[in-house]
Amino acid sequence: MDARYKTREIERRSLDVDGLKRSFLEWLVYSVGKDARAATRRDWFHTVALSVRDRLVDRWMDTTRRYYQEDAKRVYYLSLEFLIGRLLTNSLSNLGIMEECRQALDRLGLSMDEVIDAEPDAALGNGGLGRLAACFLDSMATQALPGYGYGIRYEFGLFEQRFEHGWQVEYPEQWLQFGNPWEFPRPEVLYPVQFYGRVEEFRDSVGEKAYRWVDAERVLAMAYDTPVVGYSGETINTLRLWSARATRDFNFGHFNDGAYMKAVEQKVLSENLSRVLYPNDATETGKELRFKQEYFFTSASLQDILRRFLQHHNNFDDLPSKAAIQLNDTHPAIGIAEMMRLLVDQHAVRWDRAWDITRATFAYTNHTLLPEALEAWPVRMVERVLPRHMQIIYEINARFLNRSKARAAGDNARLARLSLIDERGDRRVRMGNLAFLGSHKVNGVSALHTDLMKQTVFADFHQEFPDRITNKTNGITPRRWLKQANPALSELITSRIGDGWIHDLGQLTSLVEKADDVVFREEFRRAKRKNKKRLAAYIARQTGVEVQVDSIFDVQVKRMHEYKRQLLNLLHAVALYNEMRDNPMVSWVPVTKIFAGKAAPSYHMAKLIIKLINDVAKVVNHDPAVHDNLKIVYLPNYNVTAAEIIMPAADLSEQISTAGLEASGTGNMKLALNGALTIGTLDGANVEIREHVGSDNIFIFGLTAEEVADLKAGGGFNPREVIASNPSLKRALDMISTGVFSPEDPNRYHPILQALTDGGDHFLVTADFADYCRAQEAAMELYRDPEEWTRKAILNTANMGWFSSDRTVNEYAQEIWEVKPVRAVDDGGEGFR
Ligand SMILES: [N-]=[N+]=N[C@]1([C@H](N)O)O[C@H](CO)[C@@H](O)[C@H](O)[C@H]1O
Repeated sequence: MDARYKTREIERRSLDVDGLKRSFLEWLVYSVGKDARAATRRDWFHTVALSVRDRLVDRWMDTTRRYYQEDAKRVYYLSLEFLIGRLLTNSLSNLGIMEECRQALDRLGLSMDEVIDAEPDAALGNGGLGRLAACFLDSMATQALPGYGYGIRYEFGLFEQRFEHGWQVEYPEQWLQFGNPWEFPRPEVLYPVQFYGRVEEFRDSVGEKAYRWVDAERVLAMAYDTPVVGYSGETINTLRLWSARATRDFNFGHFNDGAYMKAVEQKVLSENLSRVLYPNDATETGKELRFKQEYFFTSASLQDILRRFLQHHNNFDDLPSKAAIQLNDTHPAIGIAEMMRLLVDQHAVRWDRAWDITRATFAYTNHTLLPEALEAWPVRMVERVLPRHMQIIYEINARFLNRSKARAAGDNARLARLSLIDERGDRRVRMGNLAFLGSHKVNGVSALHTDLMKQTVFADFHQEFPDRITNKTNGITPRRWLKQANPALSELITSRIGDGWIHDLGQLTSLVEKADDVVFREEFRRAKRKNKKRLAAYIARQTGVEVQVDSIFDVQVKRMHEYKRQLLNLLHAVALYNEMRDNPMVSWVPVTKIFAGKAAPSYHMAKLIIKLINDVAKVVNHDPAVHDNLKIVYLPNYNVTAAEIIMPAADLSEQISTAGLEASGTGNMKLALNGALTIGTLDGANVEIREHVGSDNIFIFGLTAEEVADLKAGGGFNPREVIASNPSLKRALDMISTGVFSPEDPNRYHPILQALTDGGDHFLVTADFADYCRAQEAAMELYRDPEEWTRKAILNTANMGWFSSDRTVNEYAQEIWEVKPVRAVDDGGEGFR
């Protein structure tokens, strides 16, 4: 370390209470510009965040320097979504100064919880895919892997959800309104990104055909860097988010002509590229602006990656050994064509060599098999927006189909399926096929999902490239989802097995024997109860509904989507409601059904199901006949911070998707890790959760993925027959269809009933209803025996270690990225805590 900087550093890096307190006051006065008496909670949040930043910047620089010194191979995680949530608690906890900060604020007469609550969520994602990316960043830093995240710095994140008369209403989410203390603007890191224009062919210096992209419109991508603090703070990686800038902020010509709006038009249009996150989860938008967003961040990221590589290398054959680029779904798949353009057009690399380099550098993760989620952009639009890329895609396709012709042996249908171009209707570019072809490894996100990928969407490609598909079952970071979200349980665990579990979650298996320890069970219950009290208070604040802490907290929190079958859960609630009213003398297990999750604004069926849940809740929650034994609540604006309150408090975790449709799920892992028992289908990662926690400690029901496929293939399924043969289901549906829950609009739910009957019940809600009720009854019955329930809950927590995202990223690192940790040399001094 350069001695000139030593003194200033020591001053700033004090991690003790006094140093922190001094730092808070300094930042408040000199940066926030407020007197302590006048400061708002938000001012204090900015002050604390800036003070924490001081204590990580030098390690951040150490980390980056280390990577350069070691010329380390880096991982670049390209994702259109990073669902980060808040960063204050995470940074303090990973730096190990949570307590010191609490004391420092205490001495200033401030509540740490209030300061933490002043931070807005960075809601730069829709759901599982975006949160997975954030968990991976935490794990790569904690595992000292040189991992960079690349994405978009949306001005508006995922919308804020409010309920008006039980209907979802969306409001803009302005997370940057008061500034973001965690980001470092990098105005010098600026890349041009082109759109439209045309391609000119010419002969290069050796007379070879070459192409240049001309008359294109340009926008600039400017970088904003956010430090990613690994646990213990040894490694601090970088998340680089791009913001769109106009090449010219102001057109004086238009201004002088009095065309004032036109003068700034280009600026506004350019900046639209990073204006807002598209709010669709597992469904594609098909919008041109979305396609341009995908190219915008991908091009800027690849230009930045090549710039960093060329700083120390001049032979592109070395790129695959110095950079591993992971495509988080097909959203950055245009990157395959972009890398070819950069290598061939800008760096004159021969096609075949460029293709080998590209394929060896890229890998692709598929996150869903839902047909409506597989991106396929109209050829006409791609040709217009990215004319050179369309040429390159045609070239890639031609060479591939020539290669596959022999194997296809005249099977043109197969060649048509393999083609990057879907020739049916308005011709489309299949981004999944492009991503598959341009990658050396392709992975699914759970064992079942990966198998289904080989049997369905990528069956032909799997035959062409039998070694390319591999499984990487998702994971979650135990730092945010246990240590930070559930301090009560964390402290109990650490009191028994030490704190090694925080970065080695497998150590939780030492708790297995504790399941038979009555004292430990009591303490485990006490921790759960503390979390349930906190959630009950949160529910009262958010919805006005008072829930019983002793009731079973039956939780379904995830994006609203028909395949996730919140409707099945709701129909069970109505059936239970009827049973309770029919049998008032029975000593019922009190149940609190907790729903939360946003619907994509244009997904009308999902929004109708939200309204139905709220309508049913209104009736049930005010019906004295059930004596408060059943409460239904729908928490508004589900996000990362809400999840951190809900996950530790759940007793029962609803993972009830139609088997074969939920690629993995990650909420299922967070809930089980925090001691909830899962009720679910054999879908996604539920299958592996059962393998790890034991089939006695989970409630499985319903058709398997194979049975679903057979039922659909057989075509004999008739939901009306199923309904007619199940009185409690029929009664529940009749109540909904006759307006019992919507007297002011009895036909309101006709579309739902229609979909379940004449619509063929695509998601098999009626088919699984009876078995689901059986599983629910088994759960309720077990809940009557707190000792046995707690024993199973402990066995869930104890056996969830494998679902740490540390395990997942290490598997990627070994098998896909081929990168090694680059650890700091502990200088024994104040290198790191
Ligand atoms: N898009 N997408 N896919 C999902 C989620 N909706 O974000 O990715 C998640 C992360 O891989 C999966 O857990 C989940 O099953 C899958 O549906």
